Amino acid sequence: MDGSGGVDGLTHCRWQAVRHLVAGSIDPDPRLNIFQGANAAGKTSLLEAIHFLARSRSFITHRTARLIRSGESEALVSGRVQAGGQLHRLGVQHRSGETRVRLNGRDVTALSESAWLLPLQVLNTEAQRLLTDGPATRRAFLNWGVFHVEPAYREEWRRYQRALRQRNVALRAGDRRLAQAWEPEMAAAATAVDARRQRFLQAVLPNALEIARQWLPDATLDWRYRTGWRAGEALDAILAASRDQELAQGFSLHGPHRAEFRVTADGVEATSYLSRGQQKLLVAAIKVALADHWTAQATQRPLLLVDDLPAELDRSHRADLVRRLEAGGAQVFLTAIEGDLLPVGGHARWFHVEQGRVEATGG
Ligand SMILES: Nc1ncnc2c1ncn2[C@@H]1O[C@H](COP(=O)(O)OP(=O)(O)OP(=O)(O)O)[C@@H](O)[C@H]1O
Repeated sequence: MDGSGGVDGLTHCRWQAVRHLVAGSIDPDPRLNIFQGANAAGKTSLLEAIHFLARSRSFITHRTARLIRSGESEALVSGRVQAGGQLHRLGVQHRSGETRVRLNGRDVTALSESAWLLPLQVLNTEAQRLLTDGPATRRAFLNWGVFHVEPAYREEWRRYQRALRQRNVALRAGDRRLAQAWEPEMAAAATAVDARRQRFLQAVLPNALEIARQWLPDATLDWRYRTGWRAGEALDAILAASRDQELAQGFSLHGPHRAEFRVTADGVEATSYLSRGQQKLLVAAIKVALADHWTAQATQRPLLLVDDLPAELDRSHRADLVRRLEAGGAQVFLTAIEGDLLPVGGHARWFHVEQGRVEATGG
C-alpha cells in the first residue's frame, strides 16, 4: 500500500494462465474500457480474470479450477487498485483446488478482507437470474449491496447467522431451552440486519425503477420487500410463538434468512410480465442504480463488468444503456464483437482481443 494519488479504481491488472488468455496485462481507463474481438477470442475470459481478482472466484463456473488454462497448474491474477487515496496491491492465485489471496503483501484469510476493495457487479446473459432465480439470489445481491456501504453489516449478518445456526442445531436436537436461549440474540441481530437492508433497498430500487421507466414506459413498475417474518411483529415474539412448530420441523422458519424483494410490473411478478429483453433492461437499471449508490456512499470505486451487451437488446436501448453506463460513476468493462455495435459517445479505452492476446488499440 502506498499513498500515491490518481483516480480511484482498478489501475492495473495482470494475469497468467486464466482460461483462454495468454499471459498479459492492461492498464484500464478509470471510466470505460472496451474489449473487442471475435467469438472465442478471450473477451469473457478477461472479464473473468477481473472478477477473480475482485471476488476470488469465477463468475461463470462454480468450479474455480476451470478458470485455470488447460495444461497449466495454477491461475494467477494480480492488480493495483486505487482507493481512498491509497494504492493497494491485490493478488489472487488458484492452484490444486485452493485459492490464495494476498493484499498489500499479506495473506488474506476471509473474502471480506479483500472484496471490500472492488465493489463489483456483472451484467451478462445470466444477470436476469436476479429476477428469475429463487430468493437466495436476491439475498446474496442484498448482502453484497449493503456490505460495500455499511461496514457494520458484515458483523451483524455473521452474528445473525451464528445465532440461527445454533438455534437450528438446538431445534434439531429437540432442545427447547437451548433454542429459546438463542432467540434474543437472533432477534437483536435480525433487527439490525433488516434496518440496513431496508435502507439500502430504499436508496437503490426507486432509482432503479426510475431508470427502468425510461426504457419500459408502458409498464407500471413497483417493488416490495419482505423482512422474512410477519410485518409489524417483533421477531422474538414470533420465534417464541412458533417454537413448537419449529421443533417439529427442525429449523427456524422466520427471520432475515427468509427475506425477499420482488419487482412487479402492472402488479404482477416482473418476470411473468416483461419480455426477456425488457428483463435485461430492468436488471441493467438495478445494477446501474446500485453502482450509483456505491459511488455515492462507498469509498471504493465500483466496477461493472458487462458481457455481450447486444444480446437481446435493440439498437436504441443498447445506445441508451451505454450512455447511462458512461454517465454513471462506475469503472466499466464492456465486451464487444463488433465495435460499431456500441455507440460509445465519450472517451473510452479500447483493447483488441485475439486468440487470447490482449492489446490496447487506442480507439
Ligand atoms: N480453462 C481453459 N483453458 C483454455 N481455454 C479455455 C479454457 N476455458 C475456456 N477456454 C476456451 O476459451 C474460449 C472462450 O473464450 P471466451 O469465452 O473468453 O471468448 P469470448 O471472446 O468471450 O467469445 P464470445 O464472443 O463467443 O462470447 C473457448 O474457445 C474455450 O474453449
